[in-house]
Amino acid sequence: MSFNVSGYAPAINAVKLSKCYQLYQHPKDRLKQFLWPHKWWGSRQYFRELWALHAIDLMIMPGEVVGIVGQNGSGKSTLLQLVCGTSTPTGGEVQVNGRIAALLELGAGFNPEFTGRENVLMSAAIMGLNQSEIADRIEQIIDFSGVRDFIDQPVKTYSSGMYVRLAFSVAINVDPDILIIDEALSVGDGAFARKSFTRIMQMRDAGKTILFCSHSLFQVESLCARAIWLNKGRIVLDGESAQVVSAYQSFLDQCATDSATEAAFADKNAPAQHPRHPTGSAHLDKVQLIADNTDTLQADIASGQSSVQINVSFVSDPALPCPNIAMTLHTKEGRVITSTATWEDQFAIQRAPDGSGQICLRLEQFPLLKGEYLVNIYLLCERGLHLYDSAEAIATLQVKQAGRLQGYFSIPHQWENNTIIQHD
Ligand SMILES: Nc1ncnc2c1ncn2[C@@H]1O[C@H](COP(=O)(O)OP(=O)(O)OP(=O)(O)O)[C@@H](O)[C@H]1O
Repeated sequence: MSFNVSGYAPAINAVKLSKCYQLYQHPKDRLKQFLWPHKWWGSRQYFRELWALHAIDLMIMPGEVVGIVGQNGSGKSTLLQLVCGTSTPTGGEVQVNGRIAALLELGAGFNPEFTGRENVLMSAAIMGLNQSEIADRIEQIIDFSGVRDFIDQPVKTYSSGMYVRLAFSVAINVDPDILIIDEALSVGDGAFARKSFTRIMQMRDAGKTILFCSHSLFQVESLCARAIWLNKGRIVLDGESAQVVSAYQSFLDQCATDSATEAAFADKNAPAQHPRHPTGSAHLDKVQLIADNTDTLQADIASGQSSVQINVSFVSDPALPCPNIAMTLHTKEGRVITSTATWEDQFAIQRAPDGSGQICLRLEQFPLLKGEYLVNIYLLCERGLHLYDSAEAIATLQVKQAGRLQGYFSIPHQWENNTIIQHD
């Protein structure tokens, strides 16, 4: 086991970690490769090589919360699978120090023929719990999952939601030292998603090591102090999450401008593809836009003059803390121009005893320059981390301007004359 200069053993230490997948065009090519594995005279290689990871060096210390970002196919899941030991490296090695629990493809480790209870026992044992630890925790795992009534049925009879709940419940109730999360935070339905998210936050606060892979840059930046940007199986940047997310965002903007891959757009929650995602125990009820006293979701705006008012109504479980609201303005290509959020402004939303609330966001002398902008509204938890609901591209602002200024917005400014004029 290696130690870094601080004297602590790393929680995860990958050295020159590589993974190559062999891609076969036809199933029979796999058999041919098996029968004639070596390049005999006249024989050939029946597969194509795909290097998903190229010699990655990565050291993660205990207690670090690290986000992994990158486009589809950049190697994120492959890296997580190698760390978890569900896949073997083609080159290099990875050492893991501590009990690991993984939320990879949820429920992927379950045997469909086994009952929920049998799968829990098996998964907990695989995650390293001994028999008495499993006996101590099984009730807690079943309770947390909320599928007690079906726990003795084979999981092949479960709905996908029930499957996910049970898998999630095992992973976050086995008291791991290292938690690996692959794009799983929005999983499950309302109350369960929130409960899971809260548990993950508790683990973070308790100093567990977390490796978190997500396309939600907002969540990566909110949860993780450090982030790693992977591209084509290589680490492009490893550092403070705000800095990494910002560099990756610029890269995605460039991809969008170059009308590059759909993947880039998926990363940026392109409005047309992502209408509404009610995922929590609170949801948006209504979004209304009033521009210069006209109630419209397709507004004509005069740059620097119009006043825009966005009214948002929501409904929430009154037993939960009051949610937060955020708004982003972005271009059709997905470039976020600006955003605002109640928690950033320390604005305390007031809601009725039944959990419903209405707030109004006012934008006076609308500062954006000419162009078409889309409005996204988000409803998030009290910490501004867990997303309950979103209304994406809910309104369009067509901004016109009088002069010829270029760019996205008018920066607050003043001109001054500093020439000293000598009067004879
Ligand atoms: N089991 C596999 N067999 C063959 N190729 C694979 C396999 N798993 C992944 N790949 C390929 O390896 C590359 C990296 O995939 P990986 O799933 O690690 O990327 P990712 O960054 O997690 O993508 P996403 O964001 O879409 O989940 C991709 O080109 C993918 O097609």
